[in-house]
Amino acid sequence: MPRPKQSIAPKKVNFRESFAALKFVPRFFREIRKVNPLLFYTNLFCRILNAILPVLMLWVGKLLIDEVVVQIAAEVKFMDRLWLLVGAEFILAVTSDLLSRAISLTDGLLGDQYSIETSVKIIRKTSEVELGELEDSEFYDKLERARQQTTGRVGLMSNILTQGEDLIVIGSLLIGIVAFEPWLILLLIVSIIPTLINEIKFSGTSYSLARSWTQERRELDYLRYAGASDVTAKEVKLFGLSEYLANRFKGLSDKYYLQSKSLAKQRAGWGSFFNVIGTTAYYGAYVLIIFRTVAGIFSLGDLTFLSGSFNRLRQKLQGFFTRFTAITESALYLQDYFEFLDRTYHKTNTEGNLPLPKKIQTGFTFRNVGFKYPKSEKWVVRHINFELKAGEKLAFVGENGAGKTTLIKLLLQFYAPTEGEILLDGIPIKQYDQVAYQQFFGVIFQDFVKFELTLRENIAMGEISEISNQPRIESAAQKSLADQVITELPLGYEQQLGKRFKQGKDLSGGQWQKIAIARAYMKDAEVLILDEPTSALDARAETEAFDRFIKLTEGKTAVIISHRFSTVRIADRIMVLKDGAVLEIGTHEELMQNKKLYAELFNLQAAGYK
Ligand SMILES: Nc1ncnc2c1ncn2[C@@H]1O[C@H](COP(=O)(O)OP(=O)(O)OP(=O)(O)O)[C@@H](O)[C@H]1O
Repeated sequence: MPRPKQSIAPKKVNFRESFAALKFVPRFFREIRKVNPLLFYTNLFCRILNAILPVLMLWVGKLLIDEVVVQIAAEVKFMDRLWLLVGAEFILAVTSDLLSRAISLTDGLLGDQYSIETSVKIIRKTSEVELGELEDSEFYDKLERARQQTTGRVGLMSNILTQGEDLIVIGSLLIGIVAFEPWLILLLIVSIIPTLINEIKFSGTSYSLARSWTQERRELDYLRYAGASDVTAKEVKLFGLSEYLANRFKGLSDKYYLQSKSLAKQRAGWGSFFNVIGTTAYYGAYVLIIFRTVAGIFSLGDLTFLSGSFNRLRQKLQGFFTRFTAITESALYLQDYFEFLDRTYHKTNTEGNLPLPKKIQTGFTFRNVGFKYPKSEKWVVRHINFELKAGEKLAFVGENGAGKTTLIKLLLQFYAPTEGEILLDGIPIKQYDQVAYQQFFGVIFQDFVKFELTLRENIAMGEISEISNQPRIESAAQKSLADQVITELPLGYEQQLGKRFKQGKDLSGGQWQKIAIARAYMKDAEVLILDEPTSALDARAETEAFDRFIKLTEGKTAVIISHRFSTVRIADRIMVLKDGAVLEIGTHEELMQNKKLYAELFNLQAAGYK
């Protein structure tokens, strides 16, 4: 059953909140300027020039008409001034066109560069986030909103700059109007107030709707992916899931559509109503200007200048207020983005600054360790006591969900134990520098990543600074048996892997696994952890991989998680976990004599092979 939605009705963001978000705008511009100062200042310069053109064009237009009227009445015609004015208007028109193009070009280029910059920042920031937060859905919502900055902010930049440009246009047109007929300003205010009311009324509503739908949008993205991707295609076809997924997508999208439709309708309805009032005021002004012209107070040129200026001014003011709403809404997203960047993500370990020992002396000790995942009341593991001795190969076994991977996450300081502590050479691990501590480990997780990059990159990920060290990459590949995979690939180490890209070659599960294991060998780590690293290997490859692993990592400390007892038995000791507790620990022989779960499961598997 789909989970209940709490966030479908939009939470209203009020006008004050919208305004508060504007405080991020200066920082936003500082960042844009930093991205490319030359483009930024060119853009500003063009906009300032472009802003004074409208009033100049209207003024030249007025002079032109007055001159035409003079020349119509004159007996002897002097056309020089007329042609001069036509020429001036032509130059202004061409300049305006060129400036507009330069503005949109620099807008686009700056926007592209800024979105690259923000994407890079988000990727970097995400790496600072603790695993616990990454696994939390609220965090994902925040990340999703921050990610929207990368594409949506180009519009915000140009909107704000256009706003500044329009302010200059408005100022210059106002001066022109006031000089002729101050009364027109009153009518102008009347024509513009309706737009202002409309914008205040709807400010923040689209953002509120979008924000309250973050979770659902993530679900929609997921359903789109599940219904139309190469990864899911096999099962979707086989189980005939397409219709089900499409309907689920449609059901949820329709709800969103209905809400945005109702908002858009309200906005359009009120907008039209207020617009009629505004247009009426404009025609009032027009009538006033016509009366004055007929009475001989204004010339024909004045009439065109004033009516043109008034209309322009009204449009510019309307645009100014409408854009203001768009800006405040976008600024709210900006707030999400900067808050994401500024937040210092909760660290499991903040006090640690001890340097790591060069070589492990005694090993790791789990002392009465218990753990509950954040926001969960359930003890996943509890009262865990054991030692992982220096140089020892320790295997974890236990049924699904027994807590094996969780113990690894605790050992790696991805999470801090809820109770008890973990020690390295007698010192609590949280006292060590966390980054250096995590560098101590070479880990291949059960759900290791299949990077859709080249094979070289996939192996070098274990120690990315050594990506050009061919002998080291080859040696890692040889140790993990990945070299057999490479010989079959036409482009060898430069082969693009995966199906996503052109010339990409997909590998079998076992082949991917061999490459992932090569990553562990690539890193000359003190402690190696292999969490079911060979589950996709065939029996022969698995035995070979483990025999090699034991030989090649002699003297190194290692933890191996596996469900295959034939593999597990080569470890120095085996720890059996059941329901989050240590049931037994010892060598294969000791546990067989114990005749408890290990012996039972071992015999069960052995019987299966007979
Ligand atoms: N991020 C998480 N948040 C909440 N609970 C989790 C999380 N990860 C795992 N669990 C729960 O913790 C328990 C132990 O999971 P863990 O992955 O440690 O088991 P495991 O022994 O490695 O299992 P398997 O053999 O299936 O890999 C499970 O009940 C699981 O549902």
